[in-house]
Amino acid sequence: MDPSASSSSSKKKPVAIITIGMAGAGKSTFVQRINSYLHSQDPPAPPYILNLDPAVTHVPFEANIDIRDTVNYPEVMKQYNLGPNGGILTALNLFTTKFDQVLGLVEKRAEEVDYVILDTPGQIEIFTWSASGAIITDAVASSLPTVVAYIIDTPRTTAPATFMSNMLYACSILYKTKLPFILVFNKTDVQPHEFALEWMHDFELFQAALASHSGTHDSEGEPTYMNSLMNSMSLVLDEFYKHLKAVGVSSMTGDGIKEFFDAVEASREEYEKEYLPELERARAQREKTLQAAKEDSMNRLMKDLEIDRAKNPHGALADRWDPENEGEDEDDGNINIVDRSKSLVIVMTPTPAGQVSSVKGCVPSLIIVC
Ligand SMILES: Nc1nc2c(ncn2[C@@H]2O[C@H](COP(=O)(O)OP(=O)(O)OP(=O)(O)O)[C@@H](O)[C@H]2O)c(=O)[nH]1
Repeated sequence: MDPSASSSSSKKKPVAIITIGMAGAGKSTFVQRINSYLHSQDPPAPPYILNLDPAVTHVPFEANIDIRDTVNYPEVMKQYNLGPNGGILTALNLFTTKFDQVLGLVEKRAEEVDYVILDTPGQIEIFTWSASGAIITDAVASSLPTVVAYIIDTPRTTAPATFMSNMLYACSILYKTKLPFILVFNKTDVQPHEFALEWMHDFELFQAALASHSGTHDSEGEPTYMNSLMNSMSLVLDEFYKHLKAVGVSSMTGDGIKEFFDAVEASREEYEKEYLPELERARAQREKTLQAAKEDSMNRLMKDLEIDRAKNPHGALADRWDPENEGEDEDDGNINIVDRSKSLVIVMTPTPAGQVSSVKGCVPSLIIVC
């Protein structure tokens, strides 16, 4: 399907594409490729792009929102005494505390764009166990139809063990986010991806590849522990593969990008049919629980007040709301994230080491006028 087709009078919501993948899999190159594909449509459909990698030195596309404008990554490493990986994770955690502002900006542009694309750091653990990954995916998915594009370095996945390890990561992200999921076998100009599709559709083929791979049998010809483990895992993953769409692309040549967008459109339907009703059910349940908790604490408060007033009628007279004092205590030390193309960007850096436990420990340290 032509991606620009969605720019009709009854404008559909844009689809958010969250690219996730191991370091070097080609996420940024892929984002640039889909960006240029969308620009080349008739009429051009430029996407809204977010760069969430604080450590990247060069991005091949022009990001509308760039985490590097907000969080000073080298400073975070220094202040928290962290290495590169911990620094990226902490920088993203800091940024996540302002993600409501990011979403506000994205929502403002929702009428004008068909796609919102997120490029993420190669630290895949962000999406398997860190809080910020879950906050980002949940926040985006509660506002827009969302799909995860899991980018795989195909030439580096030809060994059955590496393939399996990559699939396990993908599996844990799928079950954590529960979002429509596309496996994007990248770099097909170097290594076609058909072998991977065969392994996914027929686990016996995968087991045969595993058996013929060196190092899978011990000196007595018995399968090694790893071999047996992977054999069993391939049966488990068989179920997981049924929930996936897989496409082969070359971010270098542009091959397969149209098929990728076909998969994105199919994922939009999946989001609307499966994810959205589940999200609304969870929201309604949360609302109900919250309301019940509020009523319960209000009842208890009223009871306590009645007892207090009965015991201390003089104190009760002084217990009155004074409109004159309203708003005096408000602490509005806001740090704003803004669209790069619009005006002002404020950079957050932590206050001296040891004093920071949340974003309140951050102070605006640099103002850039774009
Ligand atoms: N041949 C070929 N090379 C590619 C392709 N896509 C990306 N590359 C190369 O793979 C390398 C890594 O690409 P990046 O886009 O930086 O990968 P990344 O996943 O964003 O990396 P991190 O930011 O470290 O997570 C670069 O040298 C790219 O030129 C492709 O489709 N074909």
